[in-house]
Amino acid sequence: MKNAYAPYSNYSVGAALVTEDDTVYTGVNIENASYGLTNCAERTAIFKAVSEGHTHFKAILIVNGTKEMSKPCGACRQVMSEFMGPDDIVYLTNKDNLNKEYRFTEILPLAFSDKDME
Ligand SMILES: O=c1ccn([C@H]2C[C@H](O)[C@@H](CO)O2)c(=O)[nH]1
Ligand SMILES: [Zn+2]
Repeated sequence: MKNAYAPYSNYSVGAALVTEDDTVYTGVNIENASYGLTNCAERTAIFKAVSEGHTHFKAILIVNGTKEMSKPCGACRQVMSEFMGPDDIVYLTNKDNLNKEYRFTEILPLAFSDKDME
């Protein structure tokens, strides 16, 4: 989270995921003067992992520097659904390490997937 590049929102986010073979990848949010090009911390971690050959994650943790629990945006939930199963774990935390634990399907019920196109 200390490496977040968030000069526009001043809202720093960090993410850490664990792959099936217990490799950890971290990510931070990376903002842009053209706001829509911002990449969230979760997607940074996911894209780092996928680009190194990992496409199944058993858990992801998201942390931010406020007292409010982190909540991944809709775009990140959809990207997570590509690489996480319904029972994989999502830890949502805050600056005080409040740790709320969810199954993936709880944070994205009715996810659209490749199965919908068969
Ligand atoms: O779960 C979240 C929510 C927001 N952000 C980032 C995007 C942007 O840089 C800033 C404000 O939306 O926080 C994340 O990285 N992850
Ligand atoms: Zn997001």
